[in-house]
Amino acid sequence: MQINLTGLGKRYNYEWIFRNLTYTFESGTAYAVLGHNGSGKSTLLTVVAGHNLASEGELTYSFGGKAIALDAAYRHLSLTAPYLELVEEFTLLEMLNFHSRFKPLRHGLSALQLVDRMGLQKSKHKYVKDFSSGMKQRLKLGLAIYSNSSMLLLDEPTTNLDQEGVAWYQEHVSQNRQDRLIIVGSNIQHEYSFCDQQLRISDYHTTPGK
Ligand SMILES: Nc1ncnc2c1ncn2[C@@H]1O[C@H](COP(=O)(O)OP(=O)(O)OP(=O)(O)O)[C@@H](O)[C@H]1O
Repeated sequence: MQINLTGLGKRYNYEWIFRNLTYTFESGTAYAVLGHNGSGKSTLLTVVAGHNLASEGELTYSFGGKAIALDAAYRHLSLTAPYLELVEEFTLLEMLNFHSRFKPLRHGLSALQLVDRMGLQKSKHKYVKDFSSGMKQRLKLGLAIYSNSSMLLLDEPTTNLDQEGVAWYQEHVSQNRQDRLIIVGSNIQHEYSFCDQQLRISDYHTTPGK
């Protein structure tokens, strides 16, 4: 998987969030998108995911040397972010079965095996709406990390996680990073310490340092 950004820019109304971003993301590498609150990390991740249109420049994806249409890229990616909602009316097992109908799990994992990996065995019949915020975050991460996708986009991945949850995230993302393209949007060291490359979003602000 390769993603090429050429002169990419995004603005909301009259405000440019980033501009002139030329960069290549490649499989087998983990990237950290760094910047202060409001600097544009989430915006860049949603543009890269194809959920948000760029205002200028070009974004292209390729897989095994073949171009992928922008509207087909979602099949190859998993995204987790604080603003994405789970289906609260499902129990945990129902949620996993529902999700895996659209996005199969890695290595042929079953829903029950994923429950085990997430350490949520006691809650498999509990409604998602009754999960604590940390349990919901672990579920979102489990779905993203263990989906069979070659591109993993993690926006603020340890939001609401305690120390044990952070250790769980670090262990599972490390075990499942091989051959994948990973992009972490963060300003917390323990979320992106495993990353090979860093991209500072402020380098692409129109007013330097903003
Ligand atoms: N839908 C939108 N319409 C208008 N402005 C927006 C929209 N979404 C984000 N913004 C603005 O874009 C800028 C970048 O926001 P973004 O959420 O990408 O930053 P961030 O670096 O992810 O911040 P944080 O660390 O707080 O999550 C902010 O000024 C924000 O107000």
